[in-house]
Amino acid sequence: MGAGAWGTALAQVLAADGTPVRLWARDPALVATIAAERRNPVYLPTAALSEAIRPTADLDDLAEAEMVLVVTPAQAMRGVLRQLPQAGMPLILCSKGIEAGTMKLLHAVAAEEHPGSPIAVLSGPTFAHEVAAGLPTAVTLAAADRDVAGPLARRIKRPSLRPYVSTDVAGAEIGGAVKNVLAIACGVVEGAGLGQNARAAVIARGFAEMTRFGLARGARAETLAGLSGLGDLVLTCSSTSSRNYSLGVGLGRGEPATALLADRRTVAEGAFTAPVLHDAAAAAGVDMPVAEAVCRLLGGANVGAVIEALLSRPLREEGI
Ligand SMILES: NC(=O)C1=CN([C@@H]2O[C@H](COP(=O)(O)OP(=O)(O)OC[C@H]3O[C@@H](n4cnc5c(N)ncnc54)[C@H](OP(=O)(O)O)[C@@H]3O)[C@@H](O)[C@H]2O)C=CC1
Ligand SMILES: O=C(CO)COP(=O)(O)O
Repeated sequence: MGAGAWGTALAQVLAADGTPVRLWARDPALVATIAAERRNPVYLPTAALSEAIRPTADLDDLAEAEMVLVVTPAQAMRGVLRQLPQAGMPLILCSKGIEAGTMKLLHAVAAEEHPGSPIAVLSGPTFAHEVAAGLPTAVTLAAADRDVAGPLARRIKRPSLRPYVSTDVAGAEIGGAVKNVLAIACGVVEGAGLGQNARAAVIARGFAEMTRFGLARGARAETLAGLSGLGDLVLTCSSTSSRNYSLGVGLGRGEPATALLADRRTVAEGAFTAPVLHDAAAAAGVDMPVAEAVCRLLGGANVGAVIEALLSRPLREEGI
């Protein structure tokens, strides 16, 4: 569900061995193009798509699915799930974010919308174009019940896609959501020309923030230090292939957030997660200065002033 870069790449890797996959997009014109050209020219132009992928614009076509991978932008997930037939099939959530307004993690959103469905989360360091190209990738596949996660992991594993099973759903989700905000911060470091020491500092102190917040929301430390947390943080904090990082580069150069966001069709989830994270961290009594700085920049604050404020905070002991 969702034929952006990630949904298309997941369809491609799962269909590579001939497994039939329905790929749902809300835009019938894009569905027609994918069917005709065997390519997704808007979101994943480089991949020649498998014949086993059958695109559709009709959510009813998913009613018979063995499982549904949900890959819409995080803020769109509830609305789309509401339209999906209640067929009780497992839902694997692949989006990264926290719902605005409710501050709920996406597994909680899915459980409210589909109370009869087993729910799992797939998250990790996974640039879509690499997954679609069949490059080796490892992910966390988390479900509260190991008897749900284990069979799903075995069903989606492929020669190039290696899922690691976890029962820490909150941990898997929080890593993916928070790293997007931190990737923006690392992009700012590059855009503002602050150097590689600063980037390493943001990654390390950002990881401390992710851990503080995660522990406060019931995540396990080892999950945050795993593929879906630290692994994804390292990936997206060091590459312009990351949309969040690229957004940060623009912010660091002093370009206005409104213009940067208006210019892009693809989603940079960190821009939506940052304000929610700000509120959720405040509600949990957790200090997140790097995430807070990203929020201020997205709100139009001056880059130099935000960096100076970060660096002039009172000294503290290292650690979580
Ligand atoms: N790209 C990646 O490498 C990875 C992405 N993710 C996560 O996956 C999720 C999706 O990202 P990605 O595929 O890259 O995003 P893209 O920007 O590539 O595509 C977004 C997709 O979502 C659709 N969409 C937008 N708004 C809505 C809506 N309100 N209802 C239904 N569909 C909508 C778009 O359709 P339309 O064209 O009609 O607007 C498009 O198909 C995000 O949460 C992201 O963080 C996770 C891992 C890797
Ligand atoms: O989540 C991702 C890789 O794991 C993709 O990162 P971006 O959304 O920043 O491109």
